[in-house]
Amino acid sequence: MISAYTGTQIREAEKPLLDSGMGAVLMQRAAYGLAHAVVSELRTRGSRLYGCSVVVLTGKGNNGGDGLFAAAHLAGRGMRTTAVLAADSAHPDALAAFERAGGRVVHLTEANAPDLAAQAGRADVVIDALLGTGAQGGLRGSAAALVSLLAERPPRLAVACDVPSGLNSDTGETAGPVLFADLTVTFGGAKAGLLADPGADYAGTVHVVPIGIEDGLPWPALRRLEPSDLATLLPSPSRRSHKYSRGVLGVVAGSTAYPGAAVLACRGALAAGVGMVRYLGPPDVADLIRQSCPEVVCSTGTVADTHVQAWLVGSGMDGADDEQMQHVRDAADSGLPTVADAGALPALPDVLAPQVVLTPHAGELATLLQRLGAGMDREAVEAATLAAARQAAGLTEATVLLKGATTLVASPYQDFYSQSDGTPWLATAGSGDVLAGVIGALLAQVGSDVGRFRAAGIDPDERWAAIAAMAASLHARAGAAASNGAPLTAGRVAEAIPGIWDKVSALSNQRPWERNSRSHRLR
Ligand SMILES: NC(=O)C1=CN([C@@H]2O[C@H](COP(=O)(O)OP(=O)(O)OC[C@H]3O[C@@H](n4cnc5c(N)ncnc54)[C@H](OP(=O)(O)O)[C@@H]3O)[C@@H](O)[C@H]2O)[C@@H](O)CC1
Ligand SMILES: [K+]
Repeated sequence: MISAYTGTQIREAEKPLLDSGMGAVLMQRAAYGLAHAVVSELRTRGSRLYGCSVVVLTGKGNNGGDGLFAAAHLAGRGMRTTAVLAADSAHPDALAAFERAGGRVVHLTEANAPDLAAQAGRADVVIDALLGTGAQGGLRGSAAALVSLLAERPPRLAVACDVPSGLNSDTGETAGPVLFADLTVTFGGAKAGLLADPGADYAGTVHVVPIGIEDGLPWPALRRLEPSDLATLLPSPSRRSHKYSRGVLGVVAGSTAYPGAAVLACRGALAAGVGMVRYLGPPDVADLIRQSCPEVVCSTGTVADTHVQAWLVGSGMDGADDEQMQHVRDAADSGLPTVADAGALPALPDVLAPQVVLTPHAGELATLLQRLGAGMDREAVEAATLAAARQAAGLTEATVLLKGATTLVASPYQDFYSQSDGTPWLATAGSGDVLAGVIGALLAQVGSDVGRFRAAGIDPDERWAAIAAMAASLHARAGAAASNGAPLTAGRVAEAIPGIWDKVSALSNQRPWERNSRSHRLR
């Protein structure tokens, strides 16, 4: 499991070491890690090191200090280094080390910003060390002007020191211009803001450099499940399992206008190992399900007399269908774990429970938040995904899965997951219906298995968020595998799920050192 922290948490963990005079040592570790990551990236790209041009954009604080010391290391390897000082002062020891190593220093002004931006755009590497965890707001003045210009003609390799400058390391929110990084080298622990949109858009590949503060880190602000976690958490049937003991999922979904949503939800659920799917819904949708998924048992009863372990409600539903909407409310009220997708969201009471997993995209989350009195439109949700998902979970007391390039899962208690295992090709009609099916299938199979989560270090009360994150990861990995860089249809995502399940489950038979769980590269 990858843990991520707010910049504030990282600074608190650093404090005892800084108080004991270890600040310079921490900075050397950070700077060495940054320089090493730049060298590795250049080698991976087949670029030469000697004579390579490096521009380090330098702020007045310790982030600039990291950048200057790193550039001094790179100058020592024969690279042509230039520091652009964006403030009146720079970290004195780092600047001295940089100059001793032969680095060139230029001072940024309003007047020379266009020239320096052009120069940086032609460099082999730009290191963005303007602002780190000590930033208050975004880039200002000539630094903002330079980065805006540079964004128009980006360098071959942009490397962010700790965080892309102008990005809030706690929240992933941006203020003013931010340079898109190909690689972010971050110190002491991943920052939460790098693993949530829009921050993740700017961060590129995230590389974590340990600097010796790790033992002092608190409970993470955010976590990300890795394949080895899926291997531990996914169920597998025992020899004497039967379809009922493996979990039965009730599905209330689809409408005459969108019958395919119900089919895809059922296909997602069946692909994700549920023992049985029972469908409750309009006869024409049931007919289509019988043709497409003969494994599904279609009936016409009520929620109360349908014996299941979990419910899936809402995909492709018609809000005007009173009977279906009653099923939605009954399922959410049943006390059983329930995934509530799309059409179910407007029909639910404001306050729910943690075992209810809501699966909005940004627009649906904005509508939900507005209904609950929190004034966020779609744009505001997209600009602050962490805060929006957290607020929705707090207000509804449900588990909230916010779909997007990075999918976030907020528990109403504390835990928070960020999964980014997919491909942009997953943004296709029906993809969300398959995801709802996968979530429902996992709720039905492992929702009551508290021991499974306790053994994995997950508080059983927080398991609903973990289940939603497992589903998001499975679904995204299946999408990436099925797409392989090419267009994708939702049905193929469902088809790819068993293959991904098999692949990650195989990891549980491997020895710890054979798994890919502790990579320091997050993406
Ligand atoms: N502590 C350590 O030993 C270690 C720290 N590490 C590194 O240090 C980084 C944190 O360093 P930091 O605390 O110096 O903050 P950082 O972000 O570099 O500078 C901000 C300074 O700039 C200013 N400023 C603020 N906002 C601004 C704005 N919008 N626009 C313009 N200026 C602005 C503000 O000064 P002020 O204006 O308030 O005088 C503030 O002092 C961290 O990300 C990591 O890279 C690692 O090396 C490990 C060891
Ligand atoms: K930075």
